[in-house]
Amino acid sequence: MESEAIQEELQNLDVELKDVQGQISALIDHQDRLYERKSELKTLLKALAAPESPVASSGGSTAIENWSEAFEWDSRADDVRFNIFGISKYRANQKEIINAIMLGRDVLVIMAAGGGKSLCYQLPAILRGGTTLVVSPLLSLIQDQVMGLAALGISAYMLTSTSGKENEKFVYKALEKGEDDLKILYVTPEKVSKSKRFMSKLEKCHNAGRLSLISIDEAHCCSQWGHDFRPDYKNLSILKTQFPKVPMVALTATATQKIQNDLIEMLHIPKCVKFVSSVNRPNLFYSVREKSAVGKVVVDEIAEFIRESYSKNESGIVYCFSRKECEQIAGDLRERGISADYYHADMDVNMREKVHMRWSKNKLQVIVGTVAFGMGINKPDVRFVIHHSLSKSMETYYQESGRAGRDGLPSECILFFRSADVPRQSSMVFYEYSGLKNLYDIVKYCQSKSKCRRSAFFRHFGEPSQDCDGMCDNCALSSEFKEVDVSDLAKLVVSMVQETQAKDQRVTMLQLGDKLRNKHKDLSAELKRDEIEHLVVKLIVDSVLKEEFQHTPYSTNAYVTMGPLANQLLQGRKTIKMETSSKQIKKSKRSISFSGLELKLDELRKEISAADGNILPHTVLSTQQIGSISSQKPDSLQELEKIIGKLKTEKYGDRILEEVMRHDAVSEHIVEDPKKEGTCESRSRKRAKTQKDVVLVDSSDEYEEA
Ligand SMILES: Nc1ncnc2c1ncn2[C@@H]1O[C@H](COP(=O)(O)OP(=O)(O)OP(=O)(O)O)[C@@H](O)[C@H]1O
Ligand SMILES: [Mg+2]
Repeated sequence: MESEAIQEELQNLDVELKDVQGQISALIDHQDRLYERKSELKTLLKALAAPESPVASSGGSTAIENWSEAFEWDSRADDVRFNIFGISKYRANQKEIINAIMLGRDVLVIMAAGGGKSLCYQLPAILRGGTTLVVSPLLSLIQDQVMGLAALGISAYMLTSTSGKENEKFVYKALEKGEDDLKILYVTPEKVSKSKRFMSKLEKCHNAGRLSLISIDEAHCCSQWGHDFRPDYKNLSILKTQFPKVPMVALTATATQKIQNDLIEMLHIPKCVKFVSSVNRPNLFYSVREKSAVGKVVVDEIAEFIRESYSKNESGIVYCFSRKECEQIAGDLRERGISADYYHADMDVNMREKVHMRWSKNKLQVIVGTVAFGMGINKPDVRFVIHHSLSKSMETYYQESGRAGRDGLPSECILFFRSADVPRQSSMVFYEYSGLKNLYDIVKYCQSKSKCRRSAFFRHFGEPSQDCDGMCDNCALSSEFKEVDVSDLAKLVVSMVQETQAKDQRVTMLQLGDKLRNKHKDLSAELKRDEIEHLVVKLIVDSVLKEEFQHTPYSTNAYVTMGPLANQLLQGRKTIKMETSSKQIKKSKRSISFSGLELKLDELRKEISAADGNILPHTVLSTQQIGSISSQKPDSLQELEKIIGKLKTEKYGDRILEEVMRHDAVSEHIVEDPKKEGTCESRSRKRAKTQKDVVLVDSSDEYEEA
């Protein structure tokens, strides 16, 4: 054998071996996913087989405990809930979780964003006496919570890197001596893992029998499989080791089974009672819109949507892919008359905080952010979350879009999708564990024109499906799509990739589209570039093609190569079908709007917040409370107290009643217009009955033929 031939064969073998290695990695990934799914399905089966206790399960014991029965603290709990927190009734699982904590059990709470996890540990903190320690990952979250609790007259403090000496002295003394009132203490995980001084004071507090509860908020930060992994969270196991008898509650909105198991292990709470609430957010309307290749058109569409649907300064978020894009889009929106500013990790911390604060106080309508604008968002009345670019997974999309409507009122989540955004994301995530698989899952979500958007979340989190009730674009337009067999065109695409590879060349998605249109001129008249890219992406997520990546000094390029199922397609053993939709939602109807009195009360809460400086408007009155006051129009402090509880009535009752009376006096002079919109609450009640009202469309002229 000639040495040249040997060299060549060696080279070929190297390529083949690399390919086999790639396939092995893909198979291992696949095996991992199957194991994970298997475990999710087993849990699902268990949950279905035990309908009498579908929400709570005990990690250790099998005894069925009834967390809803009557307990001696019930009336005290009701009093604190209503008269201090101003909350008229518990939401799903809250009462049971509180009871389990009160009984001294360790508890794991999985509850969707905005489900009301804070109340689950804040209320027992007040009832149990002593001090509750809360570990929370972000300064801004801690500040929000402490500010909110202080406004309710609850003695809450924090120990963070920014705490002043005086504050620190007070807290340490309170922990050690127990003379001063310290109900709830917030710390960052670093305090627990790095400050020996803090841990020794905490120990003294514990030894004196005053450490009553430990709460780990955003507990998914413990897990490497979670999206916000924080190394210091891993060291929190020390808390259970040091204080085994103090009940621990871990709370998160992230639901996968793998993460749940991880948390239980890392926090050392094997016998915890687990409360898993549904991931469903029935008040959120999900939709995907085709994103134009022309940037200006996309911003025009976003600005038009905000102007038409949220003209009264209702809060929103626009998520972008890059820092540069954030700044650009925020500027573009401002040019179009929208009050918007940007937020990303490259900004100075003070600047970032300033933007966040202006937005929290409703002085800024829209934050245009990267994913850096994330976990610290505590604002309950975010009415819309728009994704200008694709998220990197279903899980991150669920988290990001879930920042809308935390107050339970109707809100909208719109994702602008364009196939050309896929390689941008894939070249960022391909090195992450299951990064590409996760990305392709959300791409499938975007490409589907028939499947319920909500059901994609249920599938992802291993939960039985629930009725969407027309609360996503696909359910609202279910009859408007068809499936087209595009196997022949797909074969042309794959052959082209094959030819390129045979010549030892690489091709990007963009180049592939151009090449195809150049070679098959007959096609280019019919097929737009977007459509070819759409097909290429579909072939990638279906494993007919695959993406490969190459680093350059400045970027990572994504190339399209033959995938595991390419030959099946070329040999006619696989067909490719694309979904097309003949109609598109053109514009949306705003889902809630404030009536006259609601607007006045909204102004009042902003005024009180501005005068105080330390209270956010939604802490003064929530949007729901504004709705209730407007529909019930209380005419005395006693009546008002029945709606918002004692504390808020004492603090703001006179001013609220003044607004109600003034509004009543004015409206007596106005002849009622029967077409005038009802109050926010009456409208949301109506929506609750016929959820389809919120569906962005109520007459066919709001659709446009594609
Ligand atoms: N039972 C209830 N009735 C009405 N509003 C409630 C109730 N419980 C909590 N809320 C309100 O819901 C909003 C969200 O609550 P909270 O901040 O506790 O959510 P969360 O579950 O911690 O969400 P996240 O995962 O985003 O942190 C808050 O404004 C809170 O006051
Ligand atoms: Mg929370």
